[in-house]
Amino acid sequence: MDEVDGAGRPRVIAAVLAGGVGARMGAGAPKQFLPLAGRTILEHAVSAFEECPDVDEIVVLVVDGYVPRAAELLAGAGFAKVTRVLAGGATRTATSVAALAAVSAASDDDIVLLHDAARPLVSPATVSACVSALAGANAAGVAVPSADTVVRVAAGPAGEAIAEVPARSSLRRMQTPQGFRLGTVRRAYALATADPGLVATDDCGVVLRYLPGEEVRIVPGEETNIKVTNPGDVEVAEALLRRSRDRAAAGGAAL
Ligand SMILES: Nc1ccn([C@@H]2O[C@H](COP(=O)(O)OP(=O)(O)OP(=O)(O)O)[C@@H](O)[C@H]2O)c(=O)n1
Ligand SMILES: C[C@](O)(CO)[C@H](O)COP(=O)(O)O
Repeated sequence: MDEVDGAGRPRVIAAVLAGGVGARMGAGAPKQFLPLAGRTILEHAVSAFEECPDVDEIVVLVVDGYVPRAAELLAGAGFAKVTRVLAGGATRTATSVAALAAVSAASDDDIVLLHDAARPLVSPATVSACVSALAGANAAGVAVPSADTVVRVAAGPAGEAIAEVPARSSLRRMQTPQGFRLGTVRRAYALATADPGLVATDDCGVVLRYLPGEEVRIVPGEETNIKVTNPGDVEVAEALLRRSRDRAAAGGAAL
């Protein structure tokens, strides 16, 4: 196993995926640059990894054309662990591939944590839990149970109809970070990118599909780790942050 500073642990690199244009948000600029309680969404997402003692380095992948703006923003915020700000790809999957290319010098035993910049409320504790899960597995993703019944739909004679109601107790909603031993996620993406039928909405799914023998662990997450996606989500995130700060001020748990 690769060692860092003689500490006997693999190097942990966080890749913050900020390559999306925010079409659903419709803000006129990528949503990761929107303000949220005094700093940008991107800064909030990066700060959880900056504050987590398990993380050694952070790389940030942003929309092509926004690299200088993001680099200036993150430098100004004083994030000491951010080593590179690079262009992402045209899809989230392409940005994950770009993130893996950015960490090509790291060893197969090292760890990469892929995180949505659009999840600004992730906590350092959740990041730590994801890293800890990788002590016993090569892949792990943060997830929460579903409070709603989730159904599979199919085209019916008069529109969409329910085709299946999977047991809710077996369902989880995937969040990020999703963490991997680099050797594992590299192998999975080598197979995935060679597949013309590749369709992926997250990175754990890519590992599960292309390396079916690999155990992908679930790391219990927090409901508050929302993905800022649609108009209105920024206000929800603001309210959650305010509650967290009020609780912290009162000496309670953060989120
Ligand atoms: N080409 C892309 C697309 C998405 N993402 C990132 O993946 C995360 C989840 O994506 P999503 O919420 O869909 O963000 P957008 O793609 O920006 O949103 P939309 O689909 O509404 O355009 C975000 O942090 C987003 O920046 C990325 O790095 N590269
Ligand atoms: C990775 C993810 O956040 C897990 O829930 C989600 O699938 C990203 O989806 P998006 O459409 O790229 O926002």
